[in-house]
Amino acid sequence: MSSTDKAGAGRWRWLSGGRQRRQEEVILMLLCALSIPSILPFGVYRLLQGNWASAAVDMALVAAMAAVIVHVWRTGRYKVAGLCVTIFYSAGMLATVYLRGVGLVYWVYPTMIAAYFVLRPSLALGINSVALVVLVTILSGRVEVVNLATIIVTIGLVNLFAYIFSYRTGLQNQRLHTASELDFLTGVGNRRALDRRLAEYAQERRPQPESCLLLLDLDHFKQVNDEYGHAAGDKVLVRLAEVMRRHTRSTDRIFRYGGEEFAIIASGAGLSAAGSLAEGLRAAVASAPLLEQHPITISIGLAFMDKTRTPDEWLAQADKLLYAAKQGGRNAVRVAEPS
Ligand SMILES: Nc1nc2c(ncn2[C@@H]2O[C@H](COP(=O)(O)OP(=O)(O)OP(=O)(O)O)[C@@H](O)[C@H]2O)c(=O)[nH]1
Repeated sequence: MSSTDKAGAGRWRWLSGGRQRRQEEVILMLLCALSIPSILPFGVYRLLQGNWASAAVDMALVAAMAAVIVHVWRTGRYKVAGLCVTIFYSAGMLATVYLRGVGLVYWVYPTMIAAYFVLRPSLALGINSVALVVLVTILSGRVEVVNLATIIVTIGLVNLFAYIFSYRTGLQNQRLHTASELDFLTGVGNRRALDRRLAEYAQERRPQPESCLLLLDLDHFKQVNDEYGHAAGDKVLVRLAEVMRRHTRSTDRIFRYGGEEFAIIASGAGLSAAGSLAEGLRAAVASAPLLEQHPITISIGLAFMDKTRTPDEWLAQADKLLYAAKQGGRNAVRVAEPS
């Protein structure tokens, strides 16, 4: 289940160690933390019995789980750790059945379900399928055929149900995430989506194509609302979003910043290319019939998304230039000076 949503992080604050953690981190640490008291008593029991091989498997699993908790706690990295935990679990479970026989096959079920908590469903299913093949190889000849068939069918069903549940939950999370970042009126990204995208761009360490931020504002929009009504104003906003979609490239991202203000991230465009884009957009809006018998224009402020500055500074600069475009008479574009 691979949602990256941080919602609900507040609920886990007591587990966070002072930082905001993703749900995946918390689930992985909880899974490992719960495994330790579940496995440790058996390890101790087998040690006391002098059953060294089984005890070694149990103790190795406990040590691995403790190491994963420390690693995730300190680094916040959970993807490779989740894969390792699943492989440790599967290997430990197979070794236990190999050493102690079919009586320990009950461990297979929780182990396989756990995989769906920490990995994406297809990966969990893949690893569990390999584990099932190994398990059948271990057990064939050691249990009756009908018992082996029962084990295969029940493990298959458990995996099928867990896969469907995990896949469906992932899909729902994705839909919710998408819906939470859309502006319901115009269908473009909302302010939350803009903030996330800007933060991602600012934090990305790998080289990225140079990009610009455009802030657009409808001119004298209050007048449109006052004269033609709010519904007509809404229609203008929807049509403006359509014009923006038509006059931007597929790599550009459009957002509604608030009210009658929009933002565009022009990806792979320097100041000059983004300036041409802004000018083309301004002209397209001025000539488009956004509202019958009433000319509609926009003003645009354009800032370069310079990595030495923060998203707030990009927004502030674009906003300042937008204000300058308004002050200069509207229906205009103001581009930042190249630094
Ligand atoms: N129809 C409609 N109007 C909105 C929406 N959000 C904000 N507005 C209106 O947008 C108008 C913004 O007015 P102002 O901030 O005075 O700006 P303006 O009239 O466009 O003037 P300038 O920006 O200076 O050119 C207000 O009348 C708001 O009610 C919306 O979702 N739908």
